[in-house]
Amino acid sequence: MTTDYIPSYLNPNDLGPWGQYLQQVDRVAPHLGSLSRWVETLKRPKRILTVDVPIERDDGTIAHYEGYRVQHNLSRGPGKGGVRFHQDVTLSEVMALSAWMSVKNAAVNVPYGGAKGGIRVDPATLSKGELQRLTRRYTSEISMLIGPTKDIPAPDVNTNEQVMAWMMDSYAMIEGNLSTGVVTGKPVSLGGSLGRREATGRGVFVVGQEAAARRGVALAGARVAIQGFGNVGGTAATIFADAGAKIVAVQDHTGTIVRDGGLDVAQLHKHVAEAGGVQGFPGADATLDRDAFWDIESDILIPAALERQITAEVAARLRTKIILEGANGPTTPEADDILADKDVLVVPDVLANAGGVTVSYFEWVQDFSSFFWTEDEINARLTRIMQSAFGAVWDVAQEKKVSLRTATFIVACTRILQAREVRGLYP
Ligand SMILES: NC(=O)C1=CN([C@@H]2O[C@H](COP(=O)(O)OP(=O)(O)OC[C@H]3O[C@@H](n4cnc5c(N)ncnc54)[C@H](OP(=O)(O)O)[C@@H]3O)[C@@H](O)[C@H]2O)C=CC1
Ligand SMILES: O=C(O)CCC(=O)C(=O)O
Repeated sequence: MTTDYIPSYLNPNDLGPWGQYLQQVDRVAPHLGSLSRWVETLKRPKRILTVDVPIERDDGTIAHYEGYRVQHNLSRGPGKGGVRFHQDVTLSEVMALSAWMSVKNAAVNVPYGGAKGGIRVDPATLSKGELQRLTRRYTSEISMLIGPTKDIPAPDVNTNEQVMAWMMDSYAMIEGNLSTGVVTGKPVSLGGSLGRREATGRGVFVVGQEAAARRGVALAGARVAIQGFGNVGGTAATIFADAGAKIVAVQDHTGTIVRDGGLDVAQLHKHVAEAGGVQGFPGADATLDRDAFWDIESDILIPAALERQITAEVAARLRTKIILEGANGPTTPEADDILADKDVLVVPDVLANAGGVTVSYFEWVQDFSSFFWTEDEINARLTRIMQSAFGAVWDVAQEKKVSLRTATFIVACTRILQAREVRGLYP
């Protein structure tokens, strides 16, 4: 890595996902022309808040959890990005996720900066009441940073519409007004948007159509393998299957299932709702070892779980044509290079999974105007934005002979740094 700046609060020997992001910035810097004098801005999060989140457990004991909200860059608008509840959340991870939000929001040109939050907790170990108390306490602890024109959280791994409803209500209690625009991804009955739940998976499908057309892959009959069967992976599976693709493999933390002729996705959703995971699905041909997932031959691979799944070792083994990054940060920079050598087309996270924040933007706009669009209107607008963002990135990639990831960073970082430059530095 060529970057000079290592934050004193991270382990210099293992920067984790933040190091992965810094390497991506280093690749874009030579393409930024006169704006490159501002590039250091992208390597320093604007604001980091670490909070202690204490709750009373159901058994009367007090438990403490570590929470974060990071605002990476606010040059183009208020902070925007999800909140993750996961036992492996770290500051490095939340920093990287917040930076990827800055890039993503600029790539699809929604008027936001980048932010992200998280709590280091395994929510499966909490009762519903404990989860609600944790969410409310966390919201209270970060309430000085968030707000409809300051920073707008949304769902991410292990958070959902219910968690957003609790966040909105806690913030409303502190502010003394309704403030629907403080979070997105809310239930539709509380000012949420039609289509938000499916938006990220739908966006993955739209860029998948664009990528497949350019690679000469027909979606009807295409072999699709998906890691993660939550909001993003589960929705993508449904939409790809509806388009005639065969979902030949799905992996979650409970197991890896395969069916050469294509899994019945509707039945799989029912099974996961009842059993809590894909393991034991009766409609599968076989269950594989975790690691064997990466050896399955596919036309399209969709990582839709967590970061750093596609390492150099995995990339060398992969037999696929197109990777659509539903997850944030699933591919390491070393793996990117190997995939480029193998001529695998990688549609990066900061483009491929931007459908979620795009419909979050629609939700925020609808909340401000108290006027709500139909689901067809939402989906049509989402499709237009994703197609147009993909087209712009594709053209830059062709012109500059760079990967789609670097091209997305060029488009997005140019927008961020132009805003930074025109605003100037001094208060
Ligand atoms: N929700 C959104 O709108 C957006 C999400 N993303 C990104 O998409 C990814 C998935 O998020 P989302 O779908 O919302 O999260 P969910 O919590 O809904 O689902 C996560 C899925 O990933 C699986 N998973 C977790 N760890 C592993 C693992 N080690 N191996 C295999 N599978 C695993 C989970 O399995 P299990 O249930 O068995 O633990 C679950 O199926 C994340 O990277 C997130 O940041 C990006 C943009 C927007
Ligand atoms: O919908 C949003 O505001 C953000 C979603 C998110 O966290 C992401 O795109 O990674």
